[in-house]
Amino acid sequence: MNVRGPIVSVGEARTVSTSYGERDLREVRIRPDRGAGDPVDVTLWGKWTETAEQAEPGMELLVTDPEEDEYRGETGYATTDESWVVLEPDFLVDVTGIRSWVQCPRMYYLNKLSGIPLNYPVVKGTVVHEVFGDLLRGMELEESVADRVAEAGLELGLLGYETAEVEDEVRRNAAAVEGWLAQGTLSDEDTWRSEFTLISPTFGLKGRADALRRGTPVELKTGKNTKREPRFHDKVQAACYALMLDERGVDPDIGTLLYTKNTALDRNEESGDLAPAKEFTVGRGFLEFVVRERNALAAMEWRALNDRGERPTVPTGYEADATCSYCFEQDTCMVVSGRLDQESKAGQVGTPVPDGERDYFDRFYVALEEERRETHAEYRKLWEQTPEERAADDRALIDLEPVAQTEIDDARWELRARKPGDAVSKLREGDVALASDGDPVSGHAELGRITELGRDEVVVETDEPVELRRLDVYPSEISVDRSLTALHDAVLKGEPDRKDVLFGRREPEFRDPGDRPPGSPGTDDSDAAETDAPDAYIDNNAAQNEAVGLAVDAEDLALIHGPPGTGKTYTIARAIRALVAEGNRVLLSAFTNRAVDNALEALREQGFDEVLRVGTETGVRADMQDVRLVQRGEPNAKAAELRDAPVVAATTAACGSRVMRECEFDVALVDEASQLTEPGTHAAINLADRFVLVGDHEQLPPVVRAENDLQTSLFQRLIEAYPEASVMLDRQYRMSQRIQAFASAEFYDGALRPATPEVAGQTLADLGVDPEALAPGLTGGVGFVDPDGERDGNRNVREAARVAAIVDAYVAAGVDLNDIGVIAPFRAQVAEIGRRTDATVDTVDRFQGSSKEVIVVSLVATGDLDGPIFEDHRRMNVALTRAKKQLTLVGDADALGSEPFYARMLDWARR
Ligand SMILES: Nc1ncnc2c1ncn2[C@@H]1O[C@H](COP(=O)(O)OP(=O)(O)OP(=O)(O)O)[C@@H](O)[C@H]1O
Repeated sequence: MNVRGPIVSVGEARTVSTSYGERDLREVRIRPDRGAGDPVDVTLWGKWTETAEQAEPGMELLVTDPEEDEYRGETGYATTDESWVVLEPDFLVDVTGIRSWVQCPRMYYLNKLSGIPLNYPVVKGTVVHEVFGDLLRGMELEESVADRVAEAGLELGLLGYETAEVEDEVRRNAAAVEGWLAQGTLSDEDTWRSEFTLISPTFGLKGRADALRRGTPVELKTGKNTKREPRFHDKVQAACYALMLDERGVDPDIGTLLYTKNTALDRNEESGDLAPAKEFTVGRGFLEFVVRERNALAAMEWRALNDRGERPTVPTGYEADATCSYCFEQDTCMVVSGRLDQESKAGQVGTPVPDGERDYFDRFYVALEEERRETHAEYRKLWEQTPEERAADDRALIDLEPVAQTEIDDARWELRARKPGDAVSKLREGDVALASDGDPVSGHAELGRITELGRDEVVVETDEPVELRRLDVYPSEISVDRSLTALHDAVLKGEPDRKDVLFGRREPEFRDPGDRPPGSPGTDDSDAAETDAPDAYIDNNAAQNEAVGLAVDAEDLALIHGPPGTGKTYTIARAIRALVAEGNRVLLSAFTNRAVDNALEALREQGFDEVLRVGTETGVRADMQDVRLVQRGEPNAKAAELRDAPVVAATTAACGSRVMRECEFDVALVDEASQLTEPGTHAAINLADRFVLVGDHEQLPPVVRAENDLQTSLFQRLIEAYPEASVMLDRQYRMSQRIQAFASAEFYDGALRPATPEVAGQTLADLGVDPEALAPGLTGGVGFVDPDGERDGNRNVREAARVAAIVDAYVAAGVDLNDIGVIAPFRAQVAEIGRRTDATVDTVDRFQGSSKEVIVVSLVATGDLDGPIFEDHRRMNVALTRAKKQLTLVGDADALGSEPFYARMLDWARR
């Protein structure tokens, strides 16, 4: 039994005499049942009073196995010897976070801000860990070392290391592992698991244990330790895994730390205990200590958001008794403290950034931490929802039937399972997901990448085999982590000149077009007739030409506003060529892989091929694999490939990686910038001297879970602040006149026009279709059909059937099935329609950036307008601007008539 609820009040600390002697206690009043129950007192005894000290009204408290007592007619609870006391159990702390917190709470904070840098110990550590996993899986040492070092080729090259020296060092480290594995104590009965993903709902912990041996945690450390005991913070880490295993019913009594450098030490020079493996007893007292530390961390994070006063609470270092002068992070600590004017035990150096920047930093720090909490709420659904609820919520594929487990190269596994035919979810090919035997929290689960997701089968690649019965969306915090780092880099490390513009202290500046290098468009004046500079970068579209000019002349930034189909991609490609021609090294980035690859395709079409694509094999489109940077290889060659490429292309998420953070560019050109948060945009533009953002703030905004400043893109903020630094592309190459009219009037002040008469006048007849063969409402460019359906939850079955019938009618009339797209606001409706047609059916968000000859939109709503597509008119803008020749809306006229915007839309569709 547990008692749990938000804290109402925290009593004073008291000491009482008991039959065990003097004991401390502290009473905490909570409202059980998540705040719904009547308040009860929970007495925390002994050392748990330290957790009570951290507690504040509003925080959530969980006490397991309490004793129930009756006092003056009121039921109360008290901790027992078996109890665990957990503050804010919903806040999932990463095990590595607790490890650094125990060293020094401020180090935990600094690690959050600065991310994992590219340095040799980090890269070597990763390689040794990989080799460790290989050895556990039975691979031969030499083969594994050669393979894993080659895999790290790019990173090693950037750090200036040669293969042979690294192999040598890794081999010596791995020898420790091998020797230990070969010890007589290990028999065939020793059950081994490498890389074990653990999540703990009770303790609010998550992490990946390096290995489990007979159910006990083993952690690998690539450093040395010549003492007999493992290092304290290493023990803390192993103890965290022990706690999580304990929750699963395993009771690990020992933990093992493997210090691989010990075997590489020179025995003549080093004294002490050189044995690499150090075991320790995982006692109850130590585990309780770890839980209390986790509680202190969670309490600090709670205060940062809920009780922050003028500025969010961050650790100062005074919380612990660590000595700053021994700390590797002392310098960073002082710089961060100095720049942000934070109190810190290490002291401060440097001048604080201006108030406006500090406020900005605080605001986004809090916004990102709020986003982290929303991500934790996603994790929680893994155990709070039943499998059926999760499937209904599109977050899992359940009832999978394992078909095959095949060991593929480099000791990875390919898991294949049959899936129920009509199962849908948010999962997509290329996603990292949680593959499990049916229970992702207490059963066997592995993180893996989805390599195939067909109608009937799903294929996942993992490090270890699992009976694939369920596949869950795995909510990753990586985007929050990388955004924090990008924010830190932008504010603390950013050039003052750049920040003057970002923070409104100076207008962006542009070079005079006349000062462009000789031979460039726009430099050819009358008395320099000998130069034969062309008149324009793009000679058939004035706005596009102006946009390219703005991009090449920008001394700080340029903003290209591109409504649907206006040739953003075409313009980007032209701008990149012009920038490279002037000798610039360019970073091409975008929110999605698709947009990055589209821009590369446009560059190719314009005859430019000197590009390097950074991304994972599954993320990059097949036709761009030939320019993809493969990380494996000879270090120098790999590093040169990245350093020398005139154009490097990567998603903004990839720009936050430790490899990309090492790169420098003259110009960053970022597409889909209106879908990026401010920190998400910084991740790309931090890497360059100047930047060009391309987007449309009248289409989809950034996708975030929390409702805060992250919802407005940097693109939007800058275009509102500096309209003169922007150009709007006003000729569209996609829609007929009739289709574009509504969007143009509603979203672009009527400024959007068809680029050519052909674009304006296109009709279904151009596809060889006889409009007479189609019912009225399905022709004429734009049409509306009311099927008299009934919304039921997020679907409308009757409407779905009608949409499928409409698709059939277009096909019967001669439209190619591939030329038809169906858009619905909810995935449930997408599934409902998908069951009835082979046409592409998807949500608005998935359709942004693409187009079809014919689009049918299923609006689902009846009675009133409710749902994401209606809340934000920008979503509707996207839905209405995907069609080239025919757009057919299917919905309930009464519901649409109930809101002025939709009433206007209805009038237009029926005209
Ligand atoms: N100046 C131009 N001259 C001729 N064709 C052009 C020009 N600009 C764009 N196009 C063509 O118009 C079409 C749409 O252009 P593009 O794909 O660049 O649009 P986009 O704005 O990126 O679209 P989306 O709204 O989907 O992002 C393409 O086929 C492209 O080749």
